[in-house]
Amino acid sequence: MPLNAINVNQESPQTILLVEDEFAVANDLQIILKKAGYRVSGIAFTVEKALEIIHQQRPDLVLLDIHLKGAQTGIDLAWQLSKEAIPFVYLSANTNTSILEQAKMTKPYGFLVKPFREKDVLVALEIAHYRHAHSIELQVRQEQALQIKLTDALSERSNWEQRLLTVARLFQPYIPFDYMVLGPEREPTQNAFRSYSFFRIGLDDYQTIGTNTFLQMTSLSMEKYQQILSQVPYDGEALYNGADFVAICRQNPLKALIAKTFRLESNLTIPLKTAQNGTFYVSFFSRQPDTYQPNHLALLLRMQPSLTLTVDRLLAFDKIEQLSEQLRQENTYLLEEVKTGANFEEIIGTSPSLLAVFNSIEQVAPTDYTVLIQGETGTGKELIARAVHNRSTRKTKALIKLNCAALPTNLIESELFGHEKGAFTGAVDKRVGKFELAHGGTIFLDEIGELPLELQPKLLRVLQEKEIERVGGKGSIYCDVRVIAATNRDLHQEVIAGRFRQDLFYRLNVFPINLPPLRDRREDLIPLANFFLAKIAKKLGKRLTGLSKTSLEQLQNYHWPGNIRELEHLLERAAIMSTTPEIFLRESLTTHSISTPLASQSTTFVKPFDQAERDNVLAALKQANYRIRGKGGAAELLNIKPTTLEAKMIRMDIKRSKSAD
Ligand SMILES: Nc1ncnc2c1ncn2[C@@H]1O[C@H](COP(=O)(O)OP(=O)(O)OP(=O)(O)O)[C@@H](O)[C@H]1O
Repeated sequence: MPLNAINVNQESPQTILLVEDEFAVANDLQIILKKAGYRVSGIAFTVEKALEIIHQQRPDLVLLDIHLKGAQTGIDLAWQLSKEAIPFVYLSANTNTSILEQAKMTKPYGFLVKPFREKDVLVALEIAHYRHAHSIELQVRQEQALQIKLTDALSERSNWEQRLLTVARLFQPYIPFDYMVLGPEREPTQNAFRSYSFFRIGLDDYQTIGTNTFLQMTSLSMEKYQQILSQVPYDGEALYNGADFVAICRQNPLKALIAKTFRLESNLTIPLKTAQNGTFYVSFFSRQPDTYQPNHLALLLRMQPSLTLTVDRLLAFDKIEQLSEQLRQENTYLLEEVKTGANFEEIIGTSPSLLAVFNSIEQVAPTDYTVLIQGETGTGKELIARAVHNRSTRKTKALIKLNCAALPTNLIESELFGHEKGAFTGAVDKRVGKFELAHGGTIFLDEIGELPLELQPKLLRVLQEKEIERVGGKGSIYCDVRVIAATNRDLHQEVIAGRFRQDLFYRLNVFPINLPPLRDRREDLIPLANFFLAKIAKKLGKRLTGLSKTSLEQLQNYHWPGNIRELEHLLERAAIMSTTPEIFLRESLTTHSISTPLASQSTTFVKPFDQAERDNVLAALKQANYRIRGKGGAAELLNIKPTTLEAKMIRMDIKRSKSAD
């Protein structure tokens, strides 16, 4: 019954139903009541008749005898009346203690013992009315308090899980539960929000059961769980006790699973239609088979509008948090990019071959042409890419970098194009790909030669159509991105070997820039060495005046397989070791390069390229005592980035037999 249908201020109940099978008594009562101004809605001799009258016209109060004609007693009817919140007063001659005990359990508003006086009846009715009105007033106040507290739960500066726990706690005094589920009907693919369950483990203690914990407790895989969720039928507002609960569990595999896992025997559920047209369930479970009564459901229905509002606002807060987290991530990424960004002036060198490269940069930068930078490892390809971006009209937008060699194949696609939430196992949140991040700016695809063949058509499509599709996404997203790619492989050779698509090669090779190796521009060596020494001196806080004459000669005579990166690392090592401002190279410039022994191998013994590369990686790992990073690590010996080496190791299925990093 809706609360506002009860007039709590009325002076006396207007209509009274008499349930009495002794006609004389019923008649006497009718006369007394009418004289006192009440209206008698009917006289029923049986429970069935009483229910019939109640359904036609709801009385304000029922006077009922315990012993009645028919199979059911007044106590049976009393249980029905309390479910429907109709107050009642017993009227009986029976003083048997067991019957009295049973009657007391139904919480009557009064008890009249036959024979009764007129005055007793009228006083009993007055008291019953007062108590009933008072209890309604109390209920109204309690519900108002609950609504206020639900609204307060919104302003909690806590996460989604904590807020839902607060909501669960608030309900416990009103609707007892051992397990409560709050969450969207489908998760995690179709809704951005996770559902949480709260398992009562103490008076006010709850264990939060998130999706992962639930999967662990039920030993289910995510796939199986998703499958179960897809079989869950729509559940309207309902209560299930005892046999009803057993029956609903047969239809609803999720309820059955929850019931089995937490030994639950009754359930009360209400769906809320959220503003985003989703369904959000509030579901209570109890270990008792008869916990939920119509008054609980009635309370929930009365609370439905404010609950829906609460959930809508919680969802909105969560969405805002997610969006700002995404922005934070993108911002951090961009800031890092900016911090590490170098400008044109930091490219050291005046050799004719490098000046030719500068010319190319000047020419191509203002256009939107795709640039392909080719050169050995460590020759400064990334620096050139930045210079092109910094001199283009896109310079105020981001330069986003992706190293195609540093990621396992299955992640590159989502790194490049992003993914929708739930697109694959582990895609817990939506992710914006690098192409989207680079919108309006430039994307730098380093080590493009390592891009797996199966992804090459997708990249080709972006270059041709300027559209990307997120993994698991439904539509295309327009991306205005300039592409700069770099490789230390001979891409043309890769095409011939069938490892790189010809059509993609032509798309990328619109404006090639070839960076000469350091050994072919020896005039840049000394300026580069001085530049690095100044940088290192600043970093180490040491005074360094330069390299000794013999050291300079050593540099000039070396063939620099690792190019400028190798030079930089060598000088860093020497500066750290040096005890004087003038630096003397102590290490032999052939020893730390593993290329030398390979180069000195018999030229008649030629290994396939892949095998040679694998052997080289293994040799470097061994020489570095299986250390990848840092000074003297395998990455440095190979003159490649540690992340690149790690990706190569995964691809070649090389495991580190010792962990020294
Ligand atoms: N001309 C240059 N002037 C100053 N520093 C340079 C120059 N060329 C390269 N460097 C420095 O040498 C290091 C290696 O350069 P970079 O990472 O650009 O090489 P890369 O060709 O992209 O290497 P990889 O093929 O391994 O990706 C960087 O620290 C870079 O700043």
